Amino acid sequence: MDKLGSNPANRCPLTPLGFLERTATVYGDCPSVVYHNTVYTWAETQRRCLRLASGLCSLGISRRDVVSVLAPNIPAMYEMHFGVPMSGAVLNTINIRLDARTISVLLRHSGSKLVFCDILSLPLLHDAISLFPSSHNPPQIIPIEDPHEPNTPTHSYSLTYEKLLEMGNPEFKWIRPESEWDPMILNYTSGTTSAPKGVVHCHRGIFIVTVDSLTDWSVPKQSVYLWTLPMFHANGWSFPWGMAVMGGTNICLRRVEAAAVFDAINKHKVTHLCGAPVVLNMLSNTPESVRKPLPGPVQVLTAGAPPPAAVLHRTEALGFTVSHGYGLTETAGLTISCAWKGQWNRLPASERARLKSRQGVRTPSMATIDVIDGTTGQSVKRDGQTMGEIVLQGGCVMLGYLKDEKATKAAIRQDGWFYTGDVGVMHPDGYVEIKDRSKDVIISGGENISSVEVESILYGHPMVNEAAVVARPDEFWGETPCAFVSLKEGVGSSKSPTEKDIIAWCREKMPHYMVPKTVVFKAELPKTSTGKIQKYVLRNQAKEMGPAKQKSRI
Ligand SMILES: Nc1ncnc2c1ncn2[C@@H]1O[C@H](COP(=O)(O)OP(=O)(O)OP(=O)(O)O)[C@@H](O)[C@H]1O
Repeated sequence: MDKLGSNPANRCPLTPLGFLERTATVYGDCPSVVYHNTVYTWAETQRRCLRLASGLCSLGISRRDVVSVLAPNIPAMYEMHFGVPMSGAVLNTINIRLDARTISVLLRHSGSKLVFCDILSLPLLHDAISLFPSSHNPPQIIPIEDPHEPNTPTHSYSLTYEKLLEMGNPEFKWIRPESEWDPMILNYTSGTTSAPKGVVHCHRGIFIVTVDSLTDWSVPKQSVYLWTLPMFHANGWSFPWGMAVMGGTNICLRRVEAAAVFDAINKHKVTHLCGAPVVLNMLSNTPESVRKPLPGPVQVLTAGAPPPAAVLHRTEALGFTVSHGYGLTETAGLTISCAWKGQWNRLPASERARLKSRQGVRTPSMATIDVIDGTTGQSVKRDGQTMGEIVLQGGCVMLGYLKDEKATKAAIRQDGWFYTGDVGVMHPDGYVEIKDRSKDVIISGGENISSVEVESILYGHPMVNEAAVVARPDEFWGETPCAFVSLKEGVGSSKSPTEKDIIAWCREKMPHYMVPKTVVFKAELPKTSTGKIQKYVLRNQAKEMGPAKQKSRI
């Protein structure tokens, strides 16, 4: 036994890039990517990705160079997930909703050599590049034209994405990683709590998270997958590679709007889609006149922010089957998921939604997860109440933050854990539930209040569209919960709930120390470019209101 181990036949680096070749063999004549009336087959997608890799090499791109892409969910964006790393380069997807200043910072920080840019984002990219200091060489720009978009801006670039593909060789021998630890992906975090950080993942990590996510969500072969989650957000939680494994069909959508989503589900008989809770909220609040009945079972995977039980309940009431997972850019996709048990289906709908809003247990390939006390480093009690930090260990944890050793050391510590910065509890049945991000916990009179818990009660109010709860300074309690609320469309001013009504709703349903002492109504809550509510903006607004006075005593 002692002499057995790795050998030349089993030592091949794990990489998701090989999925494409296999799928082109099995499903070569089946649809791979659909966008309006453009339909590619898996054989065509493989050739297009090889042409892209070969074209990049002919432009001088080599191993470990960073190649960026600024594009929505269009076919080229899908192809980048294979074609760019097949040239040996590291793929860096950039969020198209960022502002020019942030894009400029990310491009300079990543040292990007080349940027593929959707034709509609070209003016934004030009603004970003104009902010480069003269000492910094700008990356080469290659526009991606879109024949399906009317009124696109004109440009003077002679080399476009399609021309590069024409130049490329469809028989190209793609550049395999020398080691499975070779970098493959550079993703920036959403910037919800601080400036975005550059997360680097290797081929091995992406392989693991892809196979893990397919298994955990039980995705069958030849599923029809609607792209409602941006591929620029943590590579669409690994499903660009996942759909290739299963020979699925990728339905691309440039804009995620309720009518377009319901139309696409019907037209293409969609079976699967992913989205942050904000997308579920949009679907479940769509007026009946716009909604269409589902043509068959549709599986929805939600993650990225805590899904309030009321939103899960409303989405399932439309016929969707919702699964809930948790992950971070740092883990390349989902690492915790609310594994569902058959016997729970017999419970009342509201109880099912409450159980489903828990984040859950580790996905199969994660080594271990825990909730630990920040000072002792010991596991917290499994009582569903004692809060601690969620920590993880597993093969898809990032290599580290690009050019940021200090932040890498703070996140990946000597004790072997990756520290998520999320505060949660461990329930007696071994399921984890997030209570807050550590920066969002409200400390009132020495009690920790989970803003997520208060928000989930607010979402249950029939007239509340969105809710976020933050700390407001308080002369007596130190901090008290301050709720920012937007109301559903069509709620007339006569019917609109008042601050008093909202407070009364909360007082019926939660301990009084958790009840918001201030309620602010807003037409819309501020969001990050990935659709997460920007609590730090609201926290600043609550701070500017000044300390709540004596009346805030309970
Ligand atoms: N199912 C979920 N329930 C609750 N929160 C979730 C869930 N899934 C993800 N999250 C939150 O999203 C975070 C990961 O988000 P992401 O990697 O997009 O960047 P970010 O943390 O929002 O940005 P930044 O680190 O720059 O502030 C997690 O740490 C967690 O707070």
